[in-house]
Amino acid sequence: MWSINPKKLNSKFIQLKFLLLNQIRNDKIIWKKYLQLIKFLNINTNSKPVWLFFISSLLLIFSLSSYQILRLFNLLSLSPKFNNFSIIPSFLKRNSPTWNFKSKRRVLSSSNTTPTKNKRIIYVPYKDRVLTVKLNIESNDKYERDKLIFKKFMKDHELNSYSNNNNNNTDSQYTNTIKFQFFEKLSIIWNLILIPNFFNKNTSLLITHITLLFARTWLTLLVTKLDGQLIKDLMSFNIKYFLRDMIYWFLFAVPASYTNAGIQYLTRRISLNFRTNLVRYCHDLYMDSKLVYYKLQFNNDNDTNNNNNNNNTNARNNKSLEAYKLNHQLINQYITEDVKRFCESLTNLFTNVGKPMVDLVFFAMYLRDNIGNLGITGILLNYFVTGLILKNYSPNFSKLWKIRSFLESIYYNYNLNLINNCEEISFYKGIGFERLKVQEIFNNLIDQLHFETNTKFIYQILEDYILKSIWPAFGYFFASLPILFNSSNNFSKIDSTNSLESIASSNIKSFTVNKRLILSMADAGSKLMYSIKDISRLSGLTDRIFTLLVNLHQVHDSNFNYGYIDLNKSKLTGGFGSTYNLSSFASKSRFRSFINNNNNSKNNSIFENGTIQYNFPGLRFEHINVIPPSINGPFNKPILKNLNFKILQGENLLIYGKNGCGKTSIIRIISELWPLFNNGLLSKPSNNDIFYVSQKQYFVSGCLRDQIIYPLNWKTCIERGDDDYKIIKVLKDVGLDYLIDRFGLNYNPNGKGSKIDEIIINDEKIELIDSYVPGNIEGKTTWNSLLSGGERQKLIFARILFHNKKFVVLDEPTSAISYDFEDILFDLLKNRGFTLITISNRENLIKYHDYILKLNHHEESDDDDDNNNDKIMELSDGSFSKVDEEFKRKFESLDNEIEYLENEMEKINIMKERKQELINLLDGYE
Ligand SMILES: Nc1ncnc2c1ncn2[C@@H]1O[C@H](COP(=O)(O)OP(=O)(O)OP(=O)(O)O)[C@@H](O)[C@H]1O
Repeated sequence: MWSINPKKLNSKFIQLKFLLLNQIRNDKIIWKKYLQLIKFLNINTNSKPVWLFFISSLLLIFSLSSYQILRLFNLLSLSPKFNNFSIIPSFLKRNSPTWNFKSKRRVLSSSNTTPTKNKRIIYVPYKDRVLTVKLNIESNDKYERDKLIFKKFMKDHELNSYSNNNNNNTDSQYTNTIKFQFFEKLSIIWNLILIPNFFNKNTSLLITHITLLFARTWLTLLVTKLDGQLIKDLMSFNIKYFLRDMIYWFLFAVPASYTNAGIQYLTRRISLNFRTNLVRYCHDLYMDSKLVYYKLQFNNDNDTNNNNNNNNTNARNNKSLEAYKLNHQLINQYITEDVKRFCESLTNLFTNVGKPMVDLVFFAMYLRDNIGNLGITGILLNYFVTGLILKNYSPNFSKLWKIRSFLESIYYNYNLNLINNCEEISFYKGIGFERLKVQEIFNNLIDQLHFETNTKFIYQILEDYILKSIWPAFGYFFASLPILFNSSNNFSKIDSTNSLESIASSNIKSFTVNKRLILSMADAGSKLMYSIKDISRLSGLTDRIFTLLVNLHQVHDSNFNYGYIDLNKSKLTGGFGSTYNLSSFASKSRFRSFINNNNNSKNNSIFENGTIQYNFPGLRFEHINVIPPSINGPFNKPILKNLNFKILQGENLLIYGKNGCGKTSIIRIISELWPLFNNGLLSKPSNNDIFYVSQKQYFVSGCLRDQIIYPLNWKTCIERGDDDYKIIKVLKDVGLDYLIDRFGLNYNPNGKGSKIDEIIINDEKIELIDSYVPGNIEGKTTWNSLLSGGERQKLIFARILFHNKKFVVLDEPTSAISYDFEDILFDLLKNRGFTLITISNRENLIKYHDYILKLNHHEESDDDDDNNNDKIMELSDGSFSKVDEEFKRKFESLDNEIEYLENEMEKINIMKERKQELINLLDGYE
């Protein structure tokens, strides 16, 4: 039994009491010594600097501890056990949408991920375990809400440009509108993407950043005072005070260094967080199931026909819309470089503008006490007037920057094109041409850079003269005012208590402090002036990012019209009941239809009227016109008219026709890349049951196995029961098993044999194999150059066999494969029970198909009027028929095929003879 001995307990108490008393005595001794030191150094505990020092130290301790608390929360939220812990604010949790992962390993997220329960799970390697991290996925509602905000902005902007146009306003007024839009655009991006709600991680970082900015100014003020004090100590030969102030100096250096480093750290951190938010937002819009990345090409403004009659007023009207034009070929530049620069530029602005502003206010307030109201007013007036002069002569940095970045992106893309097509260019010996072309592009860029440098040089002279000469000169003048005006008083003060030396040293102290403050103020003012350039640059970048977002929202819109411009509708919705020149609306009505379209209904009766029926056990086209999307929308000339055919599962179809007759366009309709403009009906199987193979083979960065399983990831494959034996088998089936001996299944040409270590596709768990090798997922895919043309096509057949879908749509799948192997491959597909929809201009493929859709090359005639819709419905550009068994037999054996070809050759020879006869006859007439 456990018992307490009272004697023992008593002795413990006495021991404890003794220890406590001893401690108090020791503390008293330390405290006494401390007070003696303070007395020796003559530290006045009531003095302002001392208090300021204590407060700034407290501030430092607070920021450090808050950072530690934040770290603790982050560590807690890392663990799944604590992630649901209610004490942790939601914005601090790891599954916050704004969370920035500091994983050393690279995580790829799939573009076509279909999120489950609005969560995306990723597995982050952390030390020697893998952490499960849930990411909130923004619901589609958010993007629909945001779209309305962009639409509203565009609508307001449209009215602005209209009133500018109507009032014949000048270009400067137009520029003012654009400048005003800068803040509006920035605030939209800020509120929707960068800091979507107050309880966001970025808010706390920003608040800390601002606190540190204030702290730094405060510390500068203290150090300035201390500087003056040190000089005064030296002048009066007061070694004791000098030592005391030196200790202050070293002590201040601690929070000062922390503050400086903290500001830089937070600037980078906020910039990274902003970039994460913005990139995720763009990816959500750009890489989703609505195929924005594909359809963006149709949003290009190519309405040149409509702009022919433009007069100057219309030109200005269109100019306001130029800002929203986006060249889809340069979108990579927008999403990668521009987003990065925008975030950096924005966060740098906090430091470049925020710090000088705080400095100016603090120093001005402090100086007012020293040099009086007149002095400070003089200084500020000088800043204001010279600032105005500078602003007046400043070139349009925003415009300069925008042009430069556009030209740089063209130059970059041209070089990329050269790398991607190096073999083709080498075969053509086209390097001379390429060199001339790239030289021309580079010259344009250099011309712009020269122009920019010259423009900046003139401005730089003025800027340097004002900021580096005039402002400090004014500073000296105003700093000396109190000394000059008080000189008579100073002399009268000389008596027994105030010697000439003490007055001189105190004057020198006040002059040093004032001079330093004024110079710091001039420095802050000049930084503000220099930041005009930063603001201009940010304005240009904001324009580009806003343009990107407007275009992404426009294409993401469920009523996206593939670049169609309905001039009649534009006229009707023009507003103010005025009559407009139609041409002026051509370029703007694309935005107009974005603005006016109602999300809930398809309000355009002539646009996309076709019906798509899913889960049909085959493929059916009823009265379908194949119309390429363009500015003319449904009124564009059809490539194929009134297509009618039907096949059921198990019935193979060959789409046959000459080059350019529209075979691939039919696939574009089936895969819904192109819209159904007319009243046709498309019945198709479920999208999960079709596998499309495009004419151009596509390979991903990754190993040989990855090429076969694309677009799945290996983890998913393993989970559904696939293994490497299946891969080896399909490679054997298509006669490519020798590639395994040559490369191995894990061979990755981009990663020097290593593999991508993590992949997330379809929300599935990541795959961790080798350690991450920088560069193994970047750069050019070399599988294209590693395999021959025939091997590439065979590898695609291996892909078809692996995925084993019911329906396979093949576009010229064997154009580079020998005839004998073509037979093997098609036999294989038929025996495996695939339903084939093959596009080819090889007649011998007929034997593998049950139906043939022969397409006639549509000759354009005068009767082919755009508005002649009745006629379109009557015409048919394809003949659909069951393949004649007799005809099929011709291709069943090599002998039959030779016989058939010999007959065909005979026919050709007869036709040649007739042609020659005709030529001879005509010669005779002449
Ligand atoms: N976006 C587009 N806008 C306008 N015309 C287009 C567009 N895309 C394709 N075309 C035109 O449509 C026609 C048919 O193109 P498609 O790619 O369907 O030909 P194809 O029959 O598959 O030819 P090939 O056998 O050479 O592959 C071509 O004349 C092409 O120029």
